[in-house]
Amino acid sequence: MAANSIQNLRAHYAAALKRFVASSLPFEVLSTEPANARNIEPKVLYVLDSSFNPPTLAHMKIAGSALAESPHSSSRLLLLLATQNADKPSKPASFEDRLVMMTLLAQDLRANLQASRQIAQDDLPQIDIGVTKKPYFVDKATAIEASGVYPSSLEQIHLTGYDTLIRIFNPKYYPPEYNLRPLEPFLTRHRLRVMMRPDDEWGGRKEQEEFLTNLAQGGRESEGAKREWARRIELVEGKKAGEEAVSSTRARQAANSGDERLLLSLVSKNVRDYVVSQGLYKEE
Ligand SMILES: Nc1ncnc2c1ncn2[C@@H]1O[C@H](COP(=O)(O)OP(=O)(O)OP(=O)(O)O)[C@@H](O)[C@H]1O
Ligand SMILES: NC(=O)c1ccc[n+]([C@@H]2O[C@H](COP(=O)(O)O)[C@@H](O)[C@H]2O)c1
Repeated sequence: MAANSIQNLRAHYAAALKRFVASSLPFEVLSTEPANARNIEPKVLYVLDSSFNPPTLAHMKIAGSALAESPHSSSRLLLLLATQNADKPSKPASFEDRLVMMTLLAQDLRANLQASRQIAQDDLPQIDIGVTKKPYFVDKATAIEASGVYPSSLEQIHLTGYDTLIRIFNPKYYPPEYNLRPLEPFLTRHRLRVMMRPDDEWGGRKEQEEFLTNLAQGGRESEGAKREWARRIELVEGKKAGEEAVSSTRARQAANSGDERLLLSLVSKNVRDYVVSQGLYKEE
C-alpha cells in the first residue's frame, strides 16, 4: 500500500476509534477488505479476536487455515481488536496502528488464498476489521449478534489458540457464581476452532487433546460445563515439533532490538515494513 494511503487509513481509523470509544456501542465494524466490496450475505462468520500487537504469522495461520477450509465469498472473517483485555493492561502500539496492521493482515490473507487456490477476487471471503470493548468471549459473541451487522442466526466460529481455550474455561472470569454456566448460550449457538499451542506452559499435543476428552466425558460437569459442548470445539494442528514459537511478545522484542530478520520470521513482510517505518515498539 502506498505511504499516503496508509497515512489516510491511519487517520480514518483514529477518527473512527475516537467515535467508537465515546459511544456506548460494545462492537463496531470500522472497515471491510476489499473496501469497495458489494455486500454478500455470509453463511458463516469466523472471528479472530486479538490485541494484534502486532499481528503475527500465528494469527495469519489461525485465520488462513480456517478460510482455506471454506474459501468462498459466503464465508466472512472478522478481525476483532479487543480494546479491553481480560488480563493485560494496554501497551503500545496505538490502536490506530494496530488497525492499520490488521488491514495489512487482511490483504495478505486474501492474497495468499487467491494465490494458493486460484480464486477470483470477487469470490474470495470478505474480511471485516472491527473493535470491541468486551473482554470476554460470551459478551463479544452477544455484542456481534446484537449489532445487526450480520444475519441474526449467523453461526460464529471463534478462532483461538489453546491458551485462550483454557482461559475461556476458567471459572474465575464468571462472577458472581464463578462457574461455567455463563458459557451455555455461547457454546449452544456458536463454535470454537482452537489452534494447539504445544509448549512448556500449556503441555504437548496429547495433553491438549485430553482437555476435550475430559470435557466430553463429563469431567467439568461439577463446574457447570456440559459434555455436549465438546462437539462445538474443534482442535486443529498448530506449530510442528521443532518450529520456533511465534508470539506478539517475541515480535515486539525483535522490533525493540532492531532485529529485522527475526521480526520477519514472526510477522508478514507488510507488517514488518509498517512496524519498521513507524518505529513501533522502540520504547518498550
Ligand atoms: N503461536 C500461536 N499458536 C496458537 N495460537 C496463538 C498463537 N499466537 C496467538 N494465538 C492465539 O491468537 C489469539 C490472539 O492472540 P494474542 O493477541 O494474545 O497473541 P499473543 O502472541 O499470545 O500475544 P502476546 O504475546 O502479546 O501475549 C489468542 O486466542 C491466542 O491463543
Ligand atoms: N473468559 C474469557 O472469555 C477470556 C479469558 C481470557 C482472555 N480473554 C480474551 O482473549 C483475548 C486474547 O487474550 P490475550 O491477548 O490475553 O491472549 C482477549 O480479547 C482477552 O480479553 C477472554
